[in-house]
Amino acid sequence: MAAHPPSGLSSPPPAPEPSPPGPHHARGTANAADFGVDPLGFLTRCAREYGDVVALTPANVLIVHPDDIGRALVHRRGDVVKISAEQRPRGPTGFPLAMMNSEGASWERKRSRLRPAFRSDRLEGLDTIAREAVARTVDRWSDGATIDVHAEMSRLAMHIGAVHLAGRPLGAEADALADAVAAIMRLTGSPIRLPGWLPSPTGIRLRRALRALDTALAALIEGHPADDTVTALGRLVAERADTPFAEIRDELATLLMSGYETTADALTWLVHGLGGRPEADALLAADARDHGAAASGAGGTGGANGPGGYAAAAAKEALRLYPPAWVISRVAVRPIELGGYRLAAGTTIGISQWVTHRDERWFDAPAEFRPERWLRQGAPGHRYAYLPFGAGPRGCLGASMAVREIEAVARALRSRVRLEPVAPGQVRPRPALALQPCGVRATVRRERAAPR
Ligand code: HEM
Repeated sequence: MAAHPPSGLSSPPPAPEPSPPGPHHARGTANAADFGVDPLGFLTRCAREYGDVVALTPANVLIVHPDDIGRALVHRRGDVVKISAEQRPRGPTGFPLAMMNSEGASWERKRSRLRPAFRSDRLEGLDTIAREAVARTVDRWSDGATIDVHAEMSRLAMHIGAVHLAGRPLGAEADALADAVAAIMRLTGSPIRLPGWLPSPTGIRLRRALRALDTALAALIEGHPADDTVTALGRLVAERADTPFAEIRDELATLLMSGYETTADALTWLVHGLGGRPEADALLAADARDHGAAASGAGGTGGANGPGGYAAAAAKEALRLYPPAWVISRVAVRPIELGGYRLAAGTTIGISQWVTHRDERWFDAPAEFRPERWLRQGAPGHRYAYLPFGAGPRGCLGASMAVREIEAVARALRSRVRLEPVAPGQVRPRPALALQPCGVRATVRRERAAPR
């Protein structure tokens, strides 16, 4: 058979690949402006109006259907990367040497170095750290006081994360870390992103905060005992002789940051969700009592609602309705077919947990906070319709830690206080690097005879 058709009889040139539909005919500037004003609303409208594959620009596509999400993150993962070659020198928000911002063999090496510090046998200790931290926090609150829930949950998550990851609470380093995270959130939450070199107040604040963080982390690393092989920091310090200091610093910074803001956001959203559903809140209180009784040997079922009990269901639901990681992306390194479209190499593929978690094809009454959906059905209608921690090999390293921490804090808090919502109608999500809750306030009502 001839390798080529005889001249004169050549077949017509292949039809151009159809491109996915999208708003403003995928005109980048118009869509960037709409995205900047209201990212969550914009992505939701795109999915509703244009379907499961939406072109936001010719090189940026949003995928919505869990089949395609599974393909991009798991089944065809070799066709995509998380960090493109252009992004790699700096990392999306700095810390280019961290595992989170690495690819290929370097990523694999860094991930296996950290894996033992996140093993499930380390999670028991997390319960105790969380219970003690909650007890100290609640002791500071007086009955009837109004608290800023996000500020309180941030302090808690910072403390618990640091003790679990570095073996001790942070001192002055805590302020440096909180300032750096706040500066990154301000920068990434701003509808207008000026180039990094332009001297904007936000950029200046970020650079100053990162310099202070650098100094604080250096002190933390230098002062860490060499005999710790258990915590994440211990494992990093143990490799100091063969690892550049900057790599240890970048790794520690991203771990502390990921363990802190996302978990604080999830806890705050959980308090907000329960505030709007008193009957769910009462079930959590019962679960907390039951768990407390089982732990102290005074009876209790140890979770009448299945593994993890009601606290687990409530945590899952908070992560569904208000996913701290509300959007993630991949870059195609070769053409990839998604939703019937062949996307060219170089295309950025966006996946929005906010959009897919609120899709009524996979969740009944998706806009409602209903922890019981996880008790009845146990799982969503599609494996990749629920991905608060991503999916596949680049899924969240700290997922088990985060889930355990959220459940432990929820139970410990609820066994001692009821948090009555204050002006819940004013609460707004702020989509920055994480989905921050704004305006969540609560009045503290102490439970009588609360167990310590
Ligand atoms: C509620 C809390 C958390 C949420 C919602 C969350 C979410 C995520 C998501 C969605 C990813 C995948 C990103 C992608 O595929 O592009 C991720 C990755 C990651 N997370 Fe988390 N995370 C949380 C807590 C934590 C904690 C506690 C730690 C560690 C202390 C952590 C460490 C990491 C790391 C190191 C990666 C990068 C993994 C890799 O690139 O291989 N996260 N997280």
